Amino acid sequence: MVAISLSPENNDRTVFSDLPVIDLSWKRDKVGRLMLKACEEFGFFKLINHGVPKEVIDRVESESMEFFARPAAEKQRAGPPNPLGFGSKKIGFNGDTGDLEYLLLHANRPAIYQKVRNIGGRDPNIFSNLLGDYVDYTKDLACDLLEIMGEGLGLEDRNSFSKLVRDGQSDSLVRLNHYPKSKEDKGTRIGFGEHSDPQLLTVLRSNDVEGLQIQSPPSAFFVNVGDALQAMTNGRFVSVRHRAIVTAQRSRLSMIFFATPSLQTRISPLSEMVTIENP
Ligand SMILES: O=C(O)CCC(=O)C(=O)O
Ligand SMILES: [Fe+2]
Repeated sequence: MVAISLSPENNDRTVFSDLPVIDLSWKRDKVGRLMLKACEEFGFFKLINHGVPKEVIDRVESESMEFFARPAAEKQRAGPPNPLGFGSKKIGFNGDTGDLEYLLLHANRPAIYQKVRNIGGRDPNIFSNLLGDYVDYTKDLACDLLEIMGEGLGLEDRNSFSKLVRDGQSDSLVRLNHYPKSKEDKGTRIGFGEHSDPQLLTVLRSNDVEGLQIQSPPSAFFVNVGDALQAMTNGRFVSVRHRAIVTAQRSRLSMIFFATPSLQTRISPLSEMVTIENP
């Protein structure tokens, strides 16, 4: 693991050096081997040749920017974030704050439409359908990755993780984070404070403005292990703390799919992950 400290004094933009890159066009066994290693050693990797069409990503990005550019009163019609909806500054119930605004929605078309239709303005179907497409692609991608991981771990049912996400009751989420550009140079600010993600797997893509404290080409996705996957693999995969900072003179946008089991799922180590060496 090459993570460096996330203390507030440490404002380096790169928290990881040598973050593994996984190229989905490689042969499956190579992908599986290297992904497993990345999840065990880093809990994070960059994903290229992921198959999510560039047009889909670009269109969601531009519609999302258009959404965040609207007056606050319009955006608030998708909220309040209880916890789903439009929110600003307040990240969670425990008082965490950040220099961002966000839209957090259940990752399925009816739930997206239900919140987005209230915003008004241009045809809400456009934004809603685009977000729906993005969710379909990133959900499929997350499930493929979870299946490759299941295979790599030698699970009897390689779908042990992905079936929790494909379940109709899955609590998967889509989150758009918008970090507005600084009006003046206020130096580095915390956009999204240090945390680990509670879900199974996170698939994040951001525009070309740096901020997540890991560097990557803008066409790549960041994928990270969440707390639930750490628990189900009995600690073999690591869920790593991360944060986003705001330094740029341009707005930053990240678009995230959180692959999540249903709220009824009991999260505990898979029996195959409990061994004499790793009790
Ligand atoms: O917006 C980002 O780059 C990071 C946000 C994040 O870590 C999260 O929403 O869980
Ligand atoms: Fe996160």
